[in-house]
Amino acid sequence: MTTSNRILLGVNIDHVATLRHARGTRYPDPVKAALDAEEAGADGITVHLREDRRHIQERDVLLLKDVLQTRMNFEMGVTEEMMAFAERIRPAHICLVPETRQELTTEGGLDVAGQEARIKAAVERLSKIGSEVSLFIDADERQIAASKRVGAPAIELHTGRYADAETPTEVAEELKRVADGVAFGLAQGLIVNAGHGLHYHNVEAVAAIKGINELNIGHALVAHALFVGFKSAVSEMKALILAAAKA
Ligand SMILES: CC(=O)[C@@H](O)[C@H](O)COP(=O)(O)O
Ligand SMILES: NCC(=O)COP(=O)(O)O
Repeated sequence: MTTSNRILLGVNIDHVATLRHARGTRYPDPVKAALDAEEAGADGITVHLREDRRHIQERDVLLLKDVLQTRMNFEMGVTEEMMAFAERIRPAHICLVPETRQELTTEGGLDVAGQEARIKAAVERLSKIGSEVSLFIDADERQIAASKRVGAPAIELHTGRYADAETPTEVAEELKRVADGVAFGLAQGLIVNAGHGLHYHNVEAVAAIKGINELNIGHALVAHALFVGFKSAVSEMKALILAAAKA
């Protein structure tokens, strides 16, 4: 996710695996989705190997490591099990995320400021394998400044609050929070990515924020793919974000 002069689309394929997991079948295969996404213009593939293995499995990550033409963004909790697995697969990018067993999805950002020593040690260890480490955090100056202090080159701002905002006022407030976070992160010299809960009707305003390097999008793509196919879902999203970023 090294800074580019155009906005990048990272396609998260977790929820292809959610559908597979619902029936314990071999299909749909997230690896096939990743290859289709790449053909349709994805700049990278994001997978979150959760501790409870509710969607992506080790097998998916190992196969992806061999077949991806772009690059893998491996999302993981800060646990010894995941650190050891990451050291084995050496993904191009690693995003450290908070994880709790019972959550429906990743509900907030990683509390970097509250556990600087632990996150710094993880960033140092994972940087040694050549991965670019990013921290999935709320758009909050305290967390962004802490991310810089622990030595992460990149952050991903959690856009869930923006996506969940209901009134126009709330939407505007949350969008401003994200835009301010992007500006603050860039001023700190960080690569700034964003994602979570973005879909075809809310993505443009985020893509239009100057300086965002990459948007990671998954759930909405998989949902739209049911109706138009995975390649079309990805290419439609890519066209939307490129147009919004240029405007
Ligand atoms: C960290 C993040 O935002 C994504 O990994 C997302 O969380 C994937 O979906 P689930 O949270 O539903 O596993
Ligand atoms: N890090 C966010 C991500 O990968 C995608 O989140 P979502 O679009 O599935 O909500």
